[in-house]
Amino acid sequence: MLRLVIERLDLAPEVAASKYFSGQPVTDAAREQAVLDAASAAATEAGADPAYVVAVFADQIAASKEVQESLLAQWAAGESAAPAEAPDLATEVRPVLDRITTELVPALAATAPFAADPGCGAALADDTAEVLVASPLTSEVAAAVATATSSLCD
Ligand SMILES: O=C(O)C(=O)C[C@]1(C(=O)O)C=C[C@@H](O)C=C1
Repeated sequence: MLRLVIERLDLAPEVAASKYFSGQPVTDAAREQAVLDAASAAATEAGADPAYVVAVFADQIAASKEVQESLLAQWAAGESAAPAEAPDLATEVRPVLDRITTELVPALAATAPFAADPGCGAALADDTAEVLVASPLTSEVAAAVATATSSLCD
C-alpha cells in the first residue's frame, strides 16, 4: 500500500514538468473531483469505507500539489534546472495515476482495519522508512510523504 502511495507521489515531478511546459495551473478542481469520485466508487466495490479512502486520496492530491508548487517555484526562480522535456499530462501521466488508483484502493481496503490499531503510527513510520531506503526520493518528494500518509492511521 505504502509503495503505491510513494509511487503516486513520485509522479508529481512529471506532472509539474508537464505543467511547466503547458502553463496549466497546479490545481485542476474538475480532475480532483474525478479522482476522488473514482476512488470512492472503487472503495465501495472493494468493500472499503469510501470516506476513509476519499480522505486518503485527498491527502495524495494535497501532497502532489506540495511537490508541484515547490518544483515550479524553483524552476521559475532558476534555483534548479527546469526540465528540458516533459510527458503529456492527459495521455501519459494521468493514465498512470488512474492505474495506481485501481491498485491503491484495494490495498487500502486491506489495510484500513489497522487504522485504529494503537500501533498503526509506529508501524507506518517503520514501513515508510523501509520504503524510503528501498527507493530514495528527491527532497521535494520526501518532504510531502508526511502529507500523503497523514490519514492512514486514526
Ligand atoms: O492531474 C493533475 O493535473 C495533477 O496535478 C494531479 C492531481 C492528483 O494528485 O491527482 C493533483 C492536483 C490537481 O488539482 C489534480 C490532480
